[in-house]
Amino acid sequence: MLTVKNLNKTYTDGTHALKNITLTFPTGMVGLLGPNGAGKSTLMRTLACLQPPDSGTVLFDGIDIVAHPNALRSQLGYLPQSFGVYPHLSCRQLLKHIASLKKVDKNKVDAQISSLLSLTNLTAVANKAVTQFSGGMRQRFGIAQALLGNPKLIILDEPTAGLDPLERQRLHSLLVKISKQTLVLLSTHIVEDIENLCGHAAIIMHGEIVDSGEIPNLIAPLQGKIWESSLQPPCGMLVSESYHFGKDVWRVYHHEAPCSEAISRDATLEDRYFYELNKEQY
Ligand SMILES: Nc1ncnc2c1ncn2[C@@H]1O[C@H](COP(=O)(O)OP(=O)(O)OP(=O)(O)O)[C@@H](O)[C@H]1O
Repeated sequence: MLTVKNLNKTYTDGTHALKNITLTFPTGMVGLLGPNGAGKSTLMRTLACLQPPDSGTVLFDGIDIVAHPNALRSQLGYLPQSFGVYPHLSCRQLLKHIASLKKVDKNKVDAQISSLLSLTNLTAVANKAVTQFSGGMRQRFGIAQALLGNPKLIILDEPTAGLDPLERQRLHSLLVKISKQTLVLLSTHIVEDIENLCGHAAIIMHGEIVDSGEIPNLIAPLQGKIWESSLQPPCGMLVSESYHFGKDVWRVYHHEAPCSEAISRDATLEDRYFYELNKEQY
């Protein structure tokens, strides 16, 4: 379990990126949702012990990771939003190097690397330099390195960015399997992925937690109040305007049908997320 209490971070230019963040995440797959600049990466970097908060506490399985970052590092797998520069090493060599930094048992490292290469579909290119990888291959390499050493806490910032649909599906299956015994914290802009994969989620906006908890509980306040129409409804709060087969799909939040042709729909996590975003302008 991960428990965050009153976490604050202000950058040197005065940006207050995390404002008194308090949350609890259970073991399993949990999602972090928020618009650009909301503070997701700042929170994830802080939880990955890559930058200290100004104040607040973070406990992972009872370990105070702000006070004792090294105690977490051996149990942590982290996929950042983007990697910096890669040394000119093959995929396998680079994984070996990272495994030694993570202090993975030398007797088990080769078997583990082979298994991760297979899981991330990189076996055929294991001897190719990572610098020559395509964007999707680099992303899969990033996932493989995050899983080295069987970490207990896995933090993934936009893990499916650049993956084709098949690889995205493979990654989802892998994460679901891993999260049976591990806490996997997933940040993505694909709200549907969080709704499909996670039991628990938090919504962050302007550095503050808007709500967090089990996903059915996050959606519950909207149930019975979401209406869909192909014409712009004359009343109600617009949740989203999207398209299906090129035709308009308007979703609004209203206590009753906003027009005669509106159809009642089950609320989704995306409705809750857009509701929070649009509420500010309503
Ligand atoms: N090193 C930094 N110095 C100053 N401000 C920063 C720094 N890093 C992030 N910020 C600011 O902190 C806020 C939160 O940024 P952060 O990258 O955590 O958001 P995010 O939710 O991950 O956004 P995105 O979805 O666009 O990646 C933003 O206003 C951003 O400009």
